[in-house]
Amino acid sequence: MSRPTIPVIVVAGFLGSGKTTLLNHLLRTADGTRIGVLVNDFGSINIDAMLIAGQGDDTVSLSNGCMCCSVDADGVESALARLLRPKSAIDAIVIEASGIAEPRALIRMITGMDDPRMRYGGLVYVVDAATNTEVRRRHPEIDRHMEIADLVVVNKADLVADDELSAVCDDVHRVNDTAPTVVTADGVVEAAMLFDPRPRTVDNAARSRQLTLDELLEADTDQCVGHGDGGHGDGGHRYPHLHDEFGSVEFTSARPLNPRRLAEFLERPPTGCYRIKGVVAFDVPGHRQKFVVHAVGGFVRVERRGWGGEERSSSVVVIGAGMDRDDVRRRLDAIVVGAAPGDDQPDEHGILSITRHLVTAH
Ligand SMILES: Nc1nc2c(ncn2[C@@H]2O[C@H](COP(=O)(O)OP(=O)(O)OP(=O)(O)O)[C@@H](O)[C@H]2O)c(=O)[nH]1
Repeated sequence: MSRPTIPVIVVAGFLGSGKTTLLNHLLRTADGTRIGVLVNDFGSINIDAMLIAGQGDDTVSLSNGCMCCSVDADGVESALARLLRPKSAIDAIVIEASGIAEPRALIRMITGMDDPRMRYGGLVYVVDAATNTEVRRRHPEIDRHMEIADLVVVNKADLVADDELSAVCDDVHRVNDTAPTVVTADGVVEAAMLFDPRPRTVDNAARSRQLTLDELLEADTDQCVGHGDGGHGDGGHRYPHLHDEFGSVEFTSARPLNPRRLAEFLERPPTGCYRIKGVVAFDVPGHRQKFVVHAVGGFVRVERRGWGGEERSSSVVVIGAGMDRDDVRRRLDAIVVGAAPGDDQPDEHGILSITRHLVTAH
């Protein structure tokens, strides 16, 4: 008997909604299913891939048999082809779209590949329950992403009260009344929900505003899969793109960072900044591990991990709209130990301003 076709699932959602967290949960609980992951991140420093696989680029085999590669828009097709090779023995492929990608373009590319070994397995849309109302107000165009989802994951339920959570779910249903909605914290979604998505039928497409695949393929002229500044295709957009207004500032340092100044940066991010993520190193006795830092709309979260064989260095990506990039860069440069006169000594108390945001790593 021939091998079953491999579902290719797209995980999308606004910046910081919890896509990587959900993917990590899937990989941790894969339980014999071999999952291939493509991370289509924003910007050239691929923090998401670093967080998933522990290193920066190319394909990485994980110990549980899963594979992870980081790709830009142009690399998706060849990376998919690589994962589809029989020797990869992959059961399912999940593509994490960058937080500002147009999932339609990605879906169109997948369905356009016309490879008998794979099939489009649906769009999982991750919503940040704590920021959804504000994000939709500021970026109404994201409803167009949510409306074509096959499954909506309302994540970060732990951050909101019950009535707020119901209001978010109601909003989701108004935008997409056919996709099942799963309410979660920390992206805890059953793998079975992703690998066996509800089939699209003429019936359920007709019942709602959810588009059929044919409509998707024909009706849309968008060309781009967001990656980096101005990474557009040949234009012709009929809708505003999230990444038309978003930009990122990337920063790396071989020298350790000052924890107190980093905490100030995370807690009081530059104007226009929406999302900060990074892997950072401090030169503070007892705290020389790898620190993974996140800030999303004012929430700071820090995890501590081992470096493994990696070189100790810091990479930070700051994403936002209308940011003064030079100012952001100046502020980032000022975080490096030695940037200010007299601060070459490790700041042992300053580390508390970082560790107070620590969450237990899974
Ligand atoms: N409190 C809380 N925090 C969460 C939850 N899920 C994710 N986070 C945190 O939210 C931050 C962003 O999560 P990610 O999984 O990196 O989000 P993402 O969608 O991959 O982010 P981008 O790739 O930047 O778009 C991290 O600090 C996560 O630890 C949740 O359910 N509750």
